[in-house]
Amino acid sequence: MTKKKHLTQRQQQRIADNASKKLRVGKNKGVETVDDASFSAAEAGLVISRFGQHADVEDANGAVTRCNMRRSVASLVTGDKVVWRRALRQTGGVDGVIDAVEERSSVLLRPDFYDGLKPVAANIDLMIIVSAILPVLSLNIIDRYLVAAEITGIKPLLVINKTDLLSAEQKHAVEQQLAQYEKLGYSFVMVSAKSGEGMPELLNYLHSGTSIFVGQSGVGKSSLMNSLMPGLEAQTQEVSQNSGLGQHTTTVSRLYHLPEGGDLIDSPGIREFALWHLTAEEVTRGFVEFTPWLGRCKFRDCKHISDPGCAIQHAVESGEILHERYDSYLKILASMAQDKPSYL
Ligand SMILES: Nc1nc2c(ncn2[C@@H]2O[C@H](COP(=O)(O)OP(=O)(O)OP(=O)(O)O)[C@@H](O)[C@H]2O)c(=O)[nH]1
Ligand SMILES: [Zn+2]
Repeated sequence: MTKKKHLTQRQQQRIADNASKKLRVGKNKGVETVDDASFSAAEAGLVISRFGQHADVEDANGAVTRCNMRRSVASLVTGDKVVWRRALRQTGGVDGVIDAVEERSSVLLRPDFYDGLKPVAANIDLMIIVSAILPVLSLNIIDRYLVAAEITGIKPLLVINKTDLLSAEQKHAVEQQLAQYEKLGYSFVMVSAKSGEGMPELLNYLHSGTSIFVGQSGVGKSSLMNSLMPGLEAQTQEVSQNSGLGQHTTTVSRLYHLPEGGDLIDSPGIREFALWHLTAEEVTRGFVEFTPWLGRCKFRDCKHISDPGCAIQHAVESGEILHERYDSYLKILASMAQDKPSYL
């Protein structure tokens, strides 16, 4: 198994400090009794997967231990960096306890019917936005994910899958459309999970950091991941068998190490992740090319829709902002106004 990243000493100290702080709070409130004698010294770990009240934590050597969580750990997801301890005696298949979670560099949230917004994965460096061209390439959906990437601070990469289904002319037309995104600073890769075309180029983006595949159902996310990690399906099955949690495991997020380096989070629920929880102001910020014009509208509360003296609309008219992107912006705002997930 590939070696995982280590926390720096300073990071470890910080989380250990937070952990003891949190434990003290817990004690004072009488929330839980901390039985330190039952556990080894605190160490840094990486959450590979979370199942209900349990999580699988990987240590610095790549070994995975199933842990309970202190009640003071309010939120824990795949990709979280934690401070944990090994149990000195095994109890019911659980071999450790998670004391504290390090501050996240990024987090992906999804709307949950019962819980409102729910984090699903943390510390992601690259959001791989997968689209397929047939029947049509939806630039509007790409724009929605790009807004999400901008707002979460995760670098996006546009991946167009199923190039094997395209004629040379069709491919060229798509490349021209995507060249517009390149001008905005977004890279793209054309691939085929089926023929293998473009896969080495895609792999180059995955070598460092943690990546996640997002995109609508059927665009080929699973096919791409399986082609990058031939053992993925087998590993997924292994998890279901070991955990004994039945059907739940199939919807659980999980972190994998790529053979060539870099980590991949597979999160089946992530395609539902949408923009409906964003404010109009955040959507505006999510369109990077609007930035130079913001603050230049006649009215301070300009919605950039049909307001007079709007600098954004002016930039669209003069060709400095693409019509297509502005239309996408309007569409996203309109779908949000209906108070429903924008992917519906
Ligand atoms: N022709 C062609 N078909 C592909 C390619 N990649 C995936 N497919 C097919 O597209 C369909 C959907 O692929 P999946 O990998 O299941 O798509 P997904 O994005 O994971 O879908 P969900 O699991 O529903 O989110 C399957 O029938 C695949 O065989 C490709 O590069 N070329
Ligand atoms: Zn405006």
